[in-house]
Amino acid sequence: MPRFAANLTMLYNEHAFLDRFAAAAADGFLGVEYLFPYAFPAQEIAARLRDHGLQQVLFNAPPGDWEAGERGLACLPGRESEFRAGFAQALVYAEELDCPRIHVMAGLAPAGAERAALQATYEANLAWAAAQAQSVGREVLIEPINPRDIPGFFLNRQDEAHRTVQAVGAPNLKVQFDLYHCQIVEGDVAMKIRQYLPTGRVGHFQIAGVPMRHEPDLGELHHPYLFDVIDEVALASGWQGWVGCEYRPQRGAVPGGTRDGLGWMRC
Ligand SMILES: O=C(O)C(=O)[C@H](O)CO
Ligand SMILES: [Mg+2]
Repeated sequence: MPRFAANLTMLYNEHAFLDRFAAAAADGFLGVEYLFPYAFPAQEIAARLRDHGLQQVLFNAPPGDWEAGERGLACLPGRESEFRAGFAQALVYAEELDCPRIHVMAGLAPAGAERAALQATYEANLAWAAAQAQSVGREVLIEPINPRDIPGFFLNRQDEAHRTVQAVGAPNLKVQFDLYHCQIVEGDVAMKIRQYLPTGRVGHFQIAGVPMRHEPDLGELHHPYLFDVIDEVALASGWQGWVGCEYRPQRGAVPGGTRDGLGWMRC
């Protein structure tokens, strides 16, 4: 089986954020990820990781004004200095949390903007971020996201993400391969794992049941088969990353619900 990390933004919502670390460790997780740590002092989160023997495997750089609907700044001309300041803050947290990967969200394509101009800004920002991250031994990840969950999101497809990584050409810029988004946008998920994992450009996986984003054993994707494919290709290619469990537990509507829905992990 792959190594699974609990996404603490979506799992364990029956607990306050800082208590989700203990809950994930109690269920056997060794790694955690989440979207944003910035509402809490990094030292406080680091203490939770230490106390519960957890590894921080991923979090996101600041996305702009999330409450106002922004979903990243990386492709937005004119927002470069805000992008850089946010990424610098992410690096400070990554140091304190000993986290090897930072996810940079692309952002929403502004209505009427020329795609080529957005792509040029995206690549320039990613090149800058990758250079900053390289100097302190961290990876930058980009993630294609389906346009139903985030209408207007700039990056939707795996091939576009891989082309961007190749165009930037930084060894520590990689793709966050979320199988949930891939199934919704393009399908053929197992073959895409076989296509992309051996390239060395996949930095992380994430999973959820499709289409409702509940537990992986609910919905149209057969995860036991996909886990076997990941294991097989990882073994052949030497890949040693994590699979983030980024779903909203359906059984989480009741106290203890996340744990009740973890049966899929033991199949
Ligand atoms: O939504 C996802 O799939 C993510 O991984 C992002 O980090 C947040 O949008
Ligand atoms: Mg994801």
